Amino acid sequence: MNREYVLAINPGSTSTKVAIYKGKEMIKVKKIEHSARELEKYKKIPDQYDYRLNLIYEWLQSEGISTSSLIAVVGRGGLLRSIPGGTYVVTEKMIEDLKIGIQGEHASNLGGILAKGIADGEKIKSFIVDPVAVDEFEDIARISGLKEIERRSLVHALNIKAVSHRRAEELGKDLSELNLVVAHLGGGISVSPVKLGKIVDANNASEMGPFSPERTGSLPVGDLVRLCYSGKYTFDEMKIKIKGKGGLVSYLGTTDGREIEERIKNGDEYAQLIYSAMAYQIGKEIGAMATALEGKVDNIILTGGLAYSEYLVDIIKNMVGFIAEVVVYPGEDEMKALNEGVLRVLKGEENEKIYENEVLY
Ligand SMILES: Nc1ncnc2c1ncn2[C@@H]1O[C@H](COP(=O)(O)OP(=O)(O)O)[C@@H](O)[C@H]1O
Ligand SMILES: CCCC(=O)OP(=O)(O)O
Repeated sequence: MNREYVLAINPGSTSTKVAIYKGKEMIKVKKIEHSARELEKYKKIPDQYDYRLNLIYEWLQSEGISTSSLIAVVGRGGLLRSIPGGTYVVTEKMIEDLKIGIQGEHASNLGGILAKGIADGEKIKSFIVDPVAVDEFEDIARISGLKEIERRSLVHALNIKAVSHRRAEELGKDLSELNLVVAHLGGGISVSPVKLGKIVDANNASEMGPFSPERTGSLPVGDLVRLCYSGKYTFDEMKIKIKGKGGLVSYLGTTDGREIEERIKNGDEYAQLIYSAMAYQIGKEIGAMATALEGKVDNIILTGGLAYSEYLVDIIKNMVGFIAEVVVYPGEDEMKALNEGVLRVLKGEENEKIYENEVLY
């Protein structure tokens, strides 16, 4: 059988998105949903491997796609050791680090493991593209203010790079000629100055920056320490408060922007205050990242699910419009970005990278 398709796999906290591409064309796509009850059965993220793998095989079968028609498999890359952006071959060393969760647990740690599992059966190559551990920080951005703690680059690199390339194409320029501030506004929020194509700083979507639908972002540090030592919460409970039960859900009991906007329309002033505060914090973070580019910003890009919200976009535009033109790309282009990362390598336009050779630290 002719090998002509790329299978892309994007494991998230509540779903596994899968897609089949022929060249640049998406032939099939599916968001396989996982209930909280199903995922609760697994103690650690890698324990979900067989469960998610079987669902992918079932989907391929239901679509009449044989694995013998695949030319390569690509997964969203996870919390590996810090590495530069690019398309990476999945190696044994990478699998080892993904299984350990070298920089923490994240559903995307399964991306490379699932890709290699399927590819090995066919003796074809597996890849990851621009994982969340992409680190292109300038040294000055790593300094936190306490010697034992370094600021880390944990960022929605895949979508940030994808929308940056999209803007460069629209402007008829090379990304290496542009300075952008990109805000990925999803369940977690990343705000990054993209300087001549590189993500030179970012807030750390898991623990810092603006609060998000399910994360606290940065908190007043003294009060946070006092809460940690109050005896009211365990370490694990505090971790979940910060990532999972923080942000909008902690104030309003929901992560759903549409539901909150309905409440605001119906006169809920508290919902309006909290929702506007999230936009306010996003605006302030964009302003801060614009200063990292010394104000030389060609465009500000808003992307991710929350960028569908005119309510939020209007507040942010009012705050940051004086810096540069604000461009809105709602949703994300992650599946397309995974496929195109592989195509660039298969066509010889870009060299594949080897994880072991690129690790920064
Ligand atoms: N039209 C919309 N208006 C307001 N919020 C929206 C809209 N569409 C999606 N969202 C919100 O976007 C967030 C999810 O964004 P997404 O980029 O899909 O995140 P993730 O991939 O991290 O789950 C949710 O809070 C969701 O409620
Ligand atoms: C760890 C940074 C990337 C991130 O937060 O991804 P999700 O929003 O998919 O959890």
